[in-house]
Amino acid sequence: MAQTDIRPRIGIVCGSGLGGLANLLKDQVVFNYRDIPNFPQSTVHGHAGRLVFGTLKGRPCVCMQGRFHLYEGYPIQKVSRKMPSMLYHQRHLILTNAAGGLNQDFKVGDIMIMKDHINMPGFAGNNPLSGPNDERFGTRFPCMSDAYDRELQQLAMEVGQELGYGDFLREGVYCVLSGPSFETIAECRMLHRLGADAVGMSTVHEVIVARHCGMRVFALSLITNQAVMDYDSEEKANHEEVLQTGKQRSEQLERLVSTLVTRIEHNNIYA
Ligand SMILES: O=P(O)(O)O[C@H]1O[C@H](CO)[C@@H](O)[C@H]1O
Ligand SMILES: Nc1nc2[nH]cnc2c(=O)[nH]1
Repeated sequence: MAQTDIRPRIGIVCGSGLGGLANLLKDQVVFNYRDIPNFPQSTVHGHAGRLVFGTLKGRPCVCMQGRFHLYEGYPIQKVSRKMPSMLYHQRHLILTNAAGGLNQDFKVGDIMIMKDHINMPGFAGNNPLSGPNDERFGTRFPCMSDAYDRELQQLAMEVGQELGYGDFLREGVYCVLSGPSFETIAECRMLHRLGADAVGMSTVHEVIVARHCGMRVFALSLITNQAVMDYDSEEKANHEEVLQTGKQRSEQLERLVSTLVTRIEHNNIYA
């Protein structure tokens, strides 16, 4: 923080292939993760591994261009709690991810506003808040029924409609698995029956830690591929398709997030 005058009010985490958001920031001050002491490294293609301070349409922000995933071998606490402490000093956290579509009404390229999540690793005792609780950050037993800020969801829906994104803007439930293998057909069918609209390998741990600290959270999933639900299908999930869809939708996703950032301030929901 000593190396930049920017005091961000909004933190942004970029999903796979969605790092272009960070490039929108003006007056950038950039730190490579490899230059930050004791910081994990990004090992996944599509995650640059840079912490970018700057202004987005005049609003001071800090952007993680690259996140950490459980399958990279980091302990769950490192995946989420090691997110830079400055991110957690922000009032708002905006997260993006790439996800497979389970909801049969979703198409590749749809943008899903996350209204809730299913924390599958959590069912097996893998929760980022496991271990001693630091009361300076938050309570031992944080509530998660209000994890995704409803006011921000409503605002994003309005912004999306104004931008003409109504045809591909959705809302739904994201389910996190640990990865790195993609799902079997039976797993996709099960997750869909359990109420998940999209499946991925990230975001939820960051949300849990952010809510523990009392941040207001907004998250978007880009549906980069259709989860395979049918034994007759020839489709195979792969990371190249994920990155390719990210490229195709990046412009709209970036416009949605940057407009949302200006409206957060305009609508005075900084409080
Ligand atoms: O969730 P993000 O980081 O966007 O990445 C998603 O895309 C990768 C798989 O293609 C996995 O890492 C999955 O979690
Ligand atoms: N688990 C999982 N993560 C993804 N990230 C992007 N697409 C997918 C997917 O189909 N499954």
